[in-house]
Amino acid sequence: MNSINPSQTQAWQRLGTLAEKYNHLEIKDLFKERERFERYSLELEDILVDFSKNRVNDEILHALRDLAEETKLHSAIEAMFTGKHINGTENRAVLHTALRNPSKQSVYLDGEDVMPEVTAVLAKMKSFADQINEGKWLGYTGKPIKSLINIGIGGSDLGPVMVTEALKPYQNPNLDVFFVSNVDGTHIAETLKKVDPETTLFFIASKTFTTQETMTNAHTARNWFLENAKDEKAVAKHFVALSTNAKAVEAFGIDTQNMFEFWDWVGGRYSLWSAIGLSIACAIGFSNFEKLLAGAHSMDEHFRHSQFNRNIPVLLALIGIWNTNFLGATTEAILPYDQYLHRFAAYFQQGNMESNGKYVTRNGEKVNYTTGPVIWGEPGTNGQHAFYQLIHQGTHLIPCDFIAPAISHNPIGDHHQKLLSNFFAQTEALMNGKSLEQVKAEMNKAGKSVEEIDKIAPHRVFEGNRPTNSILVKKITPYTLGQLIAMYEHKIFVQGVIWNIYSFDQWGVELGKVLANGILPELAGEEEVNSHDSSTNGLINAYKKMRKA
Ligand SMILES: O=P(O)(O)OC[C@H]1O[C@H](O)[C@H](O)[C@@H](O)[C@@H]1O
Repeated sequence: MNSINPSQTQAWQRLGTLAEKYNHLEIKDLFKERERFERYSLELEDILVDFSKNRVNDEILHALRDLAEETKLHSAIEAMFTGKHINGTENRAVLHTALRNPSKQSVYLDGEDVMPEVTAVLAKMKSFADQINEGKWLGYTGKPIKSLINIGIGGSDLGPVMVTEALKPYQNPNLDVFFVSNVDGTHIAETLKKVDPETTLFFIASKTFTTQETMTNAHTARNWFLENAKDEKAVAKHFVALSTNAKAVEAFGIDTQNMFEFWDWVGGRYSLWSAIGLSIACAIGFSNFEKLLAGAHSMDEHFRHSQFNRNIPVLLALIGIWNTNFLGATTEAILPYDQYLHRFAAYFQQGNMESNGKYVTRNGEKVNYTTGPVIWGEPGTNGQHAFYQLIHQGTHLIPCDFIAPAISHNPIGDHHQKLLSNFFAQTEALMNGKSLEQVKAEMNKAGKSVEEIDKIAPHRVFEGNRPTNSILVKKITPYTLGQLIAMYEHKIFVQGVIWNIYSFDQWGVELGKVLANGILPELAGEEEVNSHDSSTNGLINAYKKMRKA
């Protein structure tokens, strides 16, 4: 991919000028144009994305699209879909889109079609998931599997957790699904208390099969299992591996027959579509897993072929760049009004922050502009009673994505209408705010004294003009969830292209890992440690004293 400094483009300069010119732009005033909602919202099948409540007008959007052109977004999109090595620091292609390519049309990587391998692993996953679901895969005492435990971390955990939680209504009721990620022994200990070795299947999910946390948990699981089964041969019925590293899988003692492969061109945080998704496929059944892939594919097609002014991921990315680089936002909240999506923001915390949390350009220089925002969020309405105060009246500008399904999986009484009334009210309130005059008039009407009005009214003022996107989905199904995930994946990709950074490596997580490996042997024994700064030495030595008690 080319290295183009976005801040050197004409569009960037123009956007800077527009930011000054429209310094006082009020979102609510933009709605004087009656067609704004129609013009500033897009639909793809059962998903409606309304980006009208942003501080943007046609001139700004135009300049943002020019920025995409000047930074060669078109050719970057094609480079990704056609297997070019766009992950420059690891010299790898980025082809998660090939994993969800139902037409099986060839996708070439260095002259070789990857689709036959993709199709073969999917067929193996289907056969396995079917056996689990039909109760035909039997444990070492001949009983069907009842509990699935995925052991993985980062991209080998967050995707499967998020999706199985989001699609709980589709889950096979005969199966319990657990996820163990933390190296803290509590995570595996508490999980193993809930399961029976005779009916438990472990997925050891790790792209590299070397990750400390996952390997430690996997060995603990294996020991626990063997204490009960007392027969090494039984391991084959209870442990499968999801990995790119066949040698390490074999060395761990998992038969490669029980290995579900994927490839280095699948980034960890983009891997739920690959063999890493086997726990999902088992939990919700393979046909639902296929629908998830099909949904993602529909977003891929939309993204690859739609013009930028009708392209949902491109527009979300461009508006994000406007908020970040021209309005000074440093964070974005993802707020799903759906309890099943309670891990959605956590999932895109990795997706976004590990991808675009970079300060070095594709040229190896330090950027002179802001890159990836801090991503966070919780389901509505819980968030409203916790942190929305700061979104409404704090000093930070926090652009928010509000996501809600029109149809609930649990239509009990008026719960869903109440939930959705909050979903609609919040973006309206964030836009309109409440002026001092309004507050005073209200208080006056309520019979408050002039003194009280003067004292309290300023605290009840909302500036408003807080930007939001609303994403309304007919229903959260495997298909629409696939679309939503792919939508955010492509948004992240577009922003990485424009920011001129490599979105598919993650060197930033290495340093801490290396240092932890250095410290681990120092924690053995009673000897005082002196090899670090005085704070680190002091902490380690205090720990050694404390643990004696
Ligand atoms: O799948 P694994 O190789 O075990 O890697 C698990 C995770 O660990 C790493 O530290 C990376 O930061 C993540 O991108 C990755 O998803």
